[in-house]
Amino acid sequence: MRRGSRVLGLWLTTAFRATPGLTVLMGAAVMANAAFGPLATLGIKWVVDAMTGGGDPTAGVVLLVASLTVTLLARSLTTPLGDTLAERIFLYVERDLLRLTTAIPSLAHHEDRELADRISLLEQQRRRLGAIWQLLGAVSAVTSVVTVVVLLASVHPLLVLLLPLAAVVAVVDARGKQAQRTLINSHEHLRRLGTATLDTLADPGPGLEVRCFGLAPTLLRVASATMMLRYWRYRRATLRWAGRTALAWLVFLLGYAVGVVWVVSRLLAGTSSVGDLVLVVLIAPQVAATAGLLISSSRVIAEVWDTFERYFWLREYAADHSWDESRTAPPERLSRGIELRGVGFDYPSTTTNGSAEGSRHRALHGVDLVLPAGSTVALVGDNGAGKSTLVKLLARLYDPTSGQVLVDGTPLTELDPRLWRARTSAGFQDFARWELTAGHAVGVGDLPHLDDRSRVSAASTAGQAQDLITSLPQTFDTQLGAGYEDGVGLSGGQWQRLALSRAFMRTRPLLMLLDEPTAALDPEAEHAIYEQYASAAARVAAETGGITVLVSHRFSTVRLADLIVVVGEGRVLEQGTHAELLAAGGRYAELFELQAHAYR
Ligand SMILES: Nc1ncnc2c1ncn2[C@@H]1O[C@H](COP(=O)(O)OP(=O)(O)OP(=O)(O)O)[C@@H](O)[C@H]1O
Repeated sequence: MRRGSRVLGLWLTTAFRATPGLTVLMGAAVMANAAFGPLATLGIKWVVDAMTGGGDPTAGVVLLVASLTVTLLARSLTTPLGDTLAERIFLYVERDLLRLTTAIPSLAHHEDRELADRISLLEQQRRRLGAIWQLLGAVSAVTSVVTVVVLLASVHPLLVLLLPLAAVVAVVDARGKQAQRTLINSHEHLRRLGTATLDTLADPGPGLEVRCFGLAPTLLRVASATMMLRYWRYRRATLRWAGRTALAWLVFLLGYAVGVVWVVSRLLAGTSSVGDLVLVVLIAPQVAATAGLLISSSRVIAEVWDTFERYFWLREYAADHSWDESRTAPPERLSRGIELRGVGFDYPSTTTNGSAEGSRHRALHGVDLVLPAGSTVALVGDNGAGKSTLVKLLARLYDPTSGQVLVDGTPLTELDPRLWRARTSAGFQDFARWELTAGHAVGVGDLPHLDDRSRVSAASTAGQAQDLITSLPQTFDTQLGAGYEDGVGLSGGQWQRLALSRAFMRTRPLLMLLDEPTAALDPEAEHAIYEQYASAAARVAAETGGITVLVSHRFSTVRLADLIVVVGEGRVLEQGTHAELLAAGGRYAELFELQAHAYR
């Protein structure tokens, strides 16, 4: 109940926050239309009664003209006002949704299936959030109901029974729609799967593999089977809904016919006037219209309510997951380093058997590890060992499920995530391809210095992108991306050089994370990059006690690290320097020997 009133409050205040003046004007127009519409029928009754009874028709004429004037004016306003209002609210909400999702510092909401479904539904239905006038429509339906009840009761109270019949139609209709909505919501994962499969076909990225492996017909079959499964269930629910509503309408029309026949018999018996009969006959479309209004507004309201509930949920989720309680600023420089103490982690979406009931899959188990200040630490291990997961926990893209990460003794969960990330530099294997100017594609690595040309140039040199940028037609000012008129398309390795340069934009990081950032580079470029890393790491270590964490499968690079950590199945298997680990003859020695053998 309390939640319901808060959702309603959000609905009302959203329109007011977006555009108060328009909202009030729209409310007045809708209400005037609802109240004055049925009064015109009363005016006609008064005129007919005056004419047949020899009275003065002036009052009836005045009521009729006044009602028609107000309703026509109000009606001519509601559509343009409603459209403008909806557009304004939509723009407001669109910005708010992006603000909310981008303000959540963790990645969990993208990866937990239930959360991702909710957000995806909200994004699809966000236009509904502009439908304030549907709420006003409901208020106006109630106003119409009151007016129609008063008019019918003025002829005979029994005639008011026509309205409950109309209400039955509304209820049957709303329940049918509710069943359809529940079905849509519970099948969102099928829609997402189908759309993602189709997107894969349309996307030029995977296009190469799709063609080489002849995957298109199979992917199309999978996508359409997924979509069709959802469609058949949707169709069955819709047909059932339509059939039940038609039946309810038949019952209403039967009741209405009985009512009219009854008033005719009262007229013949002299207990009702001709005006009464005219009123009952004319009010029929209004009872039907009121019922229709009730139906459509209850239906739309239920839909909009659903969407507002999701909007409300997202606002609460964003507020609960904003990590606002983490307010401590990171230290200016690291003196001890970063310690992982009993760190365990489960990804939000994963279960061992793929079902919601299955136990969660552990990516890390009780990791104890010290990354000394000023050191370069290499993480090695098999695919899926947990290296990238460790890197993500260090960047605080997630919080550990158990244990904690300590930065110079302070839990990372207490550090302000924005300030911590501002002191973190990162280069990832899955880098972004920013289709900006070349200078900005590097500069976004440190937004406050986006246009600092000397900083951007130095970062480009360190990231081995300087030659690439000078070869571009307008060097740093060249638009990237073949889709633009003067845009330049780049190769995978060239994009990666820009991504690497971004990692060098921040000059005083406490933590530099390099998660296989050179996979697309030729060996010469990779060698040069690691020399740059080594000198950047040495400078950072001297200036801030910063730590460089490097994930790599190439032992020629790994062996240079101060500390090598071998990760396997989510645990630290062994750690030490290259020489120590070789002497120990464990997993590292085995992997090193394998790679050295392959190169011999
Ligand atoms: N986003 C995710 N959602 C669910 N599970 C994930 C996700 N990312 C990784 N995992 C799982 O967590 C485990 C550790 O993965 P991680 O990416 O840390 O391995 P890695 O050592 O970096 O592997 P690689 O060398 O292949 O990059 C794997 O079993 C993987 O399936």
